Amino acid sequence: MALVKIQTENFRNLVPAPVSFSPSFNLLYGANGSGKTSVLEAIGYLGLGRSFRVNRHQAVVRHGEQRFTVFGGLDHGLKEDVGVEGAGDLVHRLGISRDVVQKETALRVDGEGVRSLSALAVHLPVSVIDPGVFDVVAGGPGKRRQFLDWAVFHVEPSFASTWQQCQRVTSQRNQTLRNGRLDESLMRVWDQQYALLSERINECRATTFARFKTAFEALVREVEVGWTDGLKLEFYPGWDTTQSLMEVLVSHREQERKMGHTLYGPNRADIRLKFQGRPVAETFSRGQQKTLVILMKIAQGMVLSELGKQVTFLLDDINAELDEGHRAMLASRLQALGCQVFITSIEPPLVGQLWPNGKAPEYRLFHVEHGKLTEE
Ligand SMILES: Nc1ncnc2c1ncn2[C@@H]1O[C@H](COP(=O)(O)OP(=O)(O)OP(=O)(O)O)[C@@H](O)[C@H]1O
Repeated sequence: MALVKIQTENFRNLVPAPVSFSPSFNLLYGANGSGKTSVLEAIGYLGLGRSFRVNRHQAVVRHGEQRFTVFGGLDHGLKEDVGVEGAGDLVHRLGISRDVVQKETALRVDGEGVRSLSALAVHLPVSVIDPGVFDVVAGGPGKRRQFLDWAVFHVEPSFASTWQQCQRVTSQRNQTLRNGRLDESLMRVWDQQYALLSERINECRATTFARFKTAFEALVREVEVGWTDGLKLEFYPGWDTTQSLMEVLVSHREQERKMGHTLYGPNRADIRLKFQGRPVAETFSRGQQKTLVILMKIAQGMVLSELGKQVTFLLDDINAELDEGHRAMLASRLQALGCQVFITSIEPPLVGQLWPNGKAPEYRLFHVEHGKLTEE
């Protein structure tokens, strides 16, 4: 499926404009501060339920307003089995609205209110490539967990609810750990529930990671970047799995009690990236790290595409981060995968640079000015 319509109210500087997006490539250009990133950010809200550039909803509501809304319309996208008649019909309507004073979020799918964010996000797998994405390699484990869990969420339907249950149990377990006199029998109850949910999360992550790794290795063989020999990607579940998590928890009781929170389990998981035995973040040049992240993102797209899901990629400001060759590689791979893609640039995009082989896909070009999107 692809996002073909969007409507916003009180979202940053965006001005409502009736445009239709392509299920393939959308090229947005406009001066600094015109609103390009805000358009991508609004799209991101429908697929992620949050901004990909700031942590607080308050930042995106138009200055002086209390509530913002984003509506999106999805059609069948590039699915081959949909004839011309089917294409163009909206198959899902998504909406997210946030009152930043009352701190209330309202979510809608096809006109019905839904409670969980996953009910909204499941329809629009949105993957962002912006200057912040390089933290997947350079940043801490949390960035890599977020990277992996995005795919796990779209691959394993049970993941989101298991994750939520596990977070609740973790918080209760932490409270018990912080109690002055530790109630060992109560701890055992939390341990059991926590270990059970953690093992389930681990299974979902390990299965998705295996798919991802296969896709990544196939991709690396094709693109033939010189430095991938000796590169190792390994999933670390968050505890030493030569023991059961239950055993690990019991044997580290004193350590966890001193720290006052859970130290082992899925909240400590990571994707370990090593080159010739050393962490990539310490070994690779900045350029190599960027290429690695781009390849990892494409590999994720491959995993979802194998499952028949069309990913919507948001490429913000990639001209500043990637050279011409990498941009062209990214564009042609995403085209081959049948992804929907939004690309921003300050200058009118040079289509011939993105597809130097002359095989540009169907695309739509938009100019952004003072928050208004106009198709050219
Ligand atoms: N909450 C808000 N309310 C109103 N306007 C806002 C709000 N937040 C940001 N703006 C303004 O919206 C404009 C759009 O910003 P945005 O980051 O989307 O621009 P951009 O086209 O991506 O710019 P650049 O090319 O510099 O990255 C900016 O001029 C900014 O000052």
